[in-house]
Amino acid sequence: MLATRAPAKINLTLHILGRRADGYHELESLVAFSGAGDILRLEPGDDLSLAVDGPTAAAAGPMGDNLVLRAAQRLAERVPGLRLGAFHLTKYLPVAAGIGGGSSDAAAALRLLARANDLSLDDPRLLEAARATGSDVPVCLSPRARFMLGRGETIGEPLGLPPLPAVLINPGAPVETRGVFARLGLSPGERTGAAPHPDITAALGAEGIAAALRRGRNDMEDAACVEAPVIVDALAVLSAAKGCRLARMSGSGATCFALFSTRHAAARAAAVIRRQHSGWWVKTAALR
Ligand SMILES: C[C@](O)(CO)[C@H](O)COP(=O)(O)OP(=O)(O)OC[C@H]1O[C@@H](n2ccc(N)nc2=O)[C@H](O)[C@@H]1O
Ligand SMILES: Nc1ncnc2c1ncn2[C@@H]1O[C@H](COP(=O)(O)OP(=O)(O)OP(=O)(O)O)[C@@H](O)[C@H]1O
Repeated sequence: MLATRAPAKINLTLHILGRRADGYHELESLVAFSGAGDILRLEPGDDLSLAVDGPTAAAAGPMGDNLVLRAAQRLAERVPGLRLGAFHLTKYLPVAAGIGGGSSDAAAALRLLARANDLSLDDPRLLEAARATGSDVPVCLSPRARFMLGRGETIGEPLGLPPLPAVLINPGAPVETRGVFARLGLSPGERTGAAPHPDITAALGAEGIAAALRRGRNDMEDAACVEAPVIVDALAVLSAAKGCRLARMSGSGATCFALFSTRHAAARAAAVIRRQHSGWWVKTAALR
């Protein structure tokens, strides 16, 4: 039995540069990952199957539409004789939450299939299968902080950032990615003229990175707040937390994150928020 984690993807920044002729939006996004997330296991074999359990399994939708199966099929189309097998997904991450749970599960499936078939993680067919599965899947293939460009198909080198102490909160409203993009109101071919992305390097250190990130944005935040007004509350709660260095939404929402100087400050803030909002999903993380 092979196993891997599928961590949450956090868009530390999400700049929308425009809308391409093919309808997809062109992004510049610095992405980082939590430690914890879903767990995916694979018993290698001839036939492809999937079982899903865990606290958020029901929300993940019909099994046949699961991105784990889609990713496996996209790789099988590209690798003749690919050995498949029985996947078992234990789902912990909130669904339709802006943290790429399904995309991270799909990327995890590709990593496990690579191991089962002695394929290198650098095999270009893995990246092609990831691109064909969804926009967020390529960046999740090797989950380390890096830039994501284009519609998500172009991935930068890992930045080797120091772990960033954070709190993630999801206020419980599922948000459909497509609807938030549509609400931006960009026409195919239109550019936004967005301000350039701040330089981010490991040499800045955790405090310097938080300061530089404050000069960046999530360009989907306003549109997502119209779709799910509770995001405004989530951002206010994080901004008011003692020691918060930056509070921002991830992806198309509704999950928001805050950065802190220390793990201790993050843990303290998470405990306070949990007490005040018992229905919210609240996690500490060291984003990297
Ligand atoms: C918002 C982000 O989470 C930021 O990381 C991603 O761009 C979304 O990635 P994703 O959920 O994997 O997106 P996909 O499943 O490929 O696409 C869902 C829908 O979002 C829109 N979409 C997605 C990505 C992108 N760069 N431009 C878009 O306009 C398209 O309408 C598409 O039909
Ligand atoms: N393994 C999976 N886990 C969660 N959702 C899945 C999975 N496979 C397919 N889906 C479908 O994908 C949709 C989006 O779920 P997901 O949790 O990946 O969204 P998200 O966090 O907003 O993603 P992103 O940040 O990439 O836009 C769900 O509504 C669900 O029907």
